[in-house]
Amino acid sequence: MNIALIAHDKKKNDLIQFTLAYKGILEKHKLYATGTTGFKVSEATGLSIHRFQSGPLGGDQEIGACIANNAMDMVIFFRDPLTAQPHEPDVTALIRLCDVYAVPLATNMGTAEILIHGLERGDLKWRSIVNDKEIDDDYGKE
Ligand SMILES: O=C(CO)COP(=O)(O)O
Repeated sequence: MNIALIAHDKKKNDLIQFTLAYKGILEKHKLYATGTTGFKVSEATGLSIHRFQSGPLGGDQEIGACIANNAMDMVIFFRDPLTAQPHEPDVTALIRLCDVYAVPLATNMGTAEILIHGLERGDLKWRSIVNDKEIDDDYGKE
């Protein structure tokens, strides 16, 4: 499965804790992230992560493009609901696309726990029927 990991700055430590706790599950999948999130998570966990642009520089939109191409199977996006983001329209657009394409989306740790256990249990196998797309490893690289 292709899984996107994203966290706003005040939630990055939460995502690091989460990915450390579930490293054993996450390492069986292809991981993608916005720039700074991907850097910090891979540094802390050793997980291999394809990094897109930083969120404010278009990373959310790049992940949105993957969703629109039916190439992302799950999005874990720890949003900060208490801080205004300069790229709020991008955040809204990404969440909207998850709804358009019925892509499982967790915007907080509580939901992410449920999704990750579901992933391990095989609850998302239906995605492999609708997602026949591979994301080129060079996608988004300069
Ligand atoms: O802003 C973000 C998501 O909206 C996250 O971007 P970074 O991972 O580059 O900090």
